[in-house]
Amino acid sequence: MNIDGKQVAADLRQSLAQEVAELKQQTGITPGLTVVLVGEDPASQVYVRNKVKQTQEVGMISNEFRMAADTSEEALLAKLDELNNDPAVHGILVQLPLPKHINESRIIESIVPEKDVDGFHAMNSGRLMNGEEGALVPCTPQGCVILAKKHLGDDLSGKHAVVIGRSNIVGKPVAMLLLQESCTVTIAHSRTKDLPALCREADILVAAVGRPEMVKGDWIKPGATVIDVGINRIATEDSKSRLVGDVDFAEAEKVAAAITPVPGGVGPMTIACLLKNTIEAARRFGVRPQ
Ligand SMILES: NC(=O)C1=CN([C@@H]2O[C@H](COP(=O)(O)OP(=O)(O)OC[C@H]3O[C@@H](n4cnc5c(N)ncnc54)[C@H](OP(=O)(O)O)[C@@H]3O)[C@@H](O)[C@H]2O)C=CC1
Ligand SMILES: Nc1nc(=O)c2c([nH]1)NC[C@@H]1CN(c3ccc(C(=O)N[C@@H](CCC(=O)O)C(=O)O)cc3)C=[N+]21
Repeated sequence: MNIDGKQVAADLRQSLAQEVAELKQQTGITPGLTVVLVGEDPASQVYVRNKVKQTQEVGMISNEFRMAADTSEEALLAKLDELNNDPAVHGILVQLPLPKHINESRIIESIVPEKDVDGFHAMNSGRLMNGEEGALVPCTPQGCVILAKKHLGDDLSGKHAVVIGRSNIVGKPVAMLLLQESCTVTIAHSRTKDLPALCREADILVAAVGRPEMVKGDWIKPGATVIDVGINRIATEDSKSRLVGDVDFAEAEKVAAAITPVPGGVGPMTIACLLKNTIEAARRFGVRPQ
């Protein structure tokens, strides 16, 4: 069975539009999201365009700042300082990866945690890790758990979840969320021994690797739930390109009970959860307009 992330995301956005309307009516606050894009990476530009469009569709304010690829770290920090202090901005997202000469963690830590709608700031990841309330939770991991629950229901307790990938953006936070759901969690990475055998133990398999179609059908336990986070653009014979995940979909769908497609799986959920976090930030920390 396919888990239709595009549809789940559309449903979520519809309820978010309702929340935005209510927040506006009750407080006069319109949630505002600002995306900062440094450089000209074409893939990043597509995401940014989608984000802007969907932000506006749910009735939120969307702003976008493009800065040249050779922008200095100081200039970016100055921009972020301005956004940190702008009461109309409730969420700030700096598109990653950043150019090599910019220290990514310095940039992430310079965003005030209250506006860190990516959930990447140490304050938010620390709160997530400690199980404290009030964390802004990373968007892609939230999307993964929502989609897993769509198939398995709300109770994931006792399931063995195997997460391939240990990045701060996806692997580690999705493992933390699944742990919070009382899954038994194994985190695999490039040094893991006999990855196929480990994956075959998984009731829930999350692939966040960045290697096109690496996970094969015979790595999957029959009846498992597969969440494919990978977004890989590969060349096709007609010299065009198409998107594939980290899982060999054609093989995997024959073995898994449920699987998220690429495109149309986790990707659209990431953006919907970003809007959700921004509304949350506006509700908690938004200042009434004078
Ligand atoms: N759908 C969405 O919304 C999003 C999708 N993505 C996509 O998800 C994928 C992962 O992204 P991200 O976490 O940022 O990527 P990173 O490159 O930061 O991390 C990749 C992880 O995969 C591990 N890995 C690499 N090769 C292997 C291998 N052969 N076997 C086992 N593990 C391996 C690495 O291990 P090690 O640590 O040992 O190097 C690393 O932990 C990408 O395709 C990205 O485009 C990302 C963000 C959002
Ligand atoms: N600070 C930061 N936060 C991020 O959340 C972040 C980031 N940087 N850098 C890049 C990655 C990647 N990412 C995606 C979001 C949506 C889709 C998405 O909507 N994908 C569509 C297809 C889009 C297409 O056709 O290209 C889909 O899967 O159906 C994909 C990838 C967010 N990321």
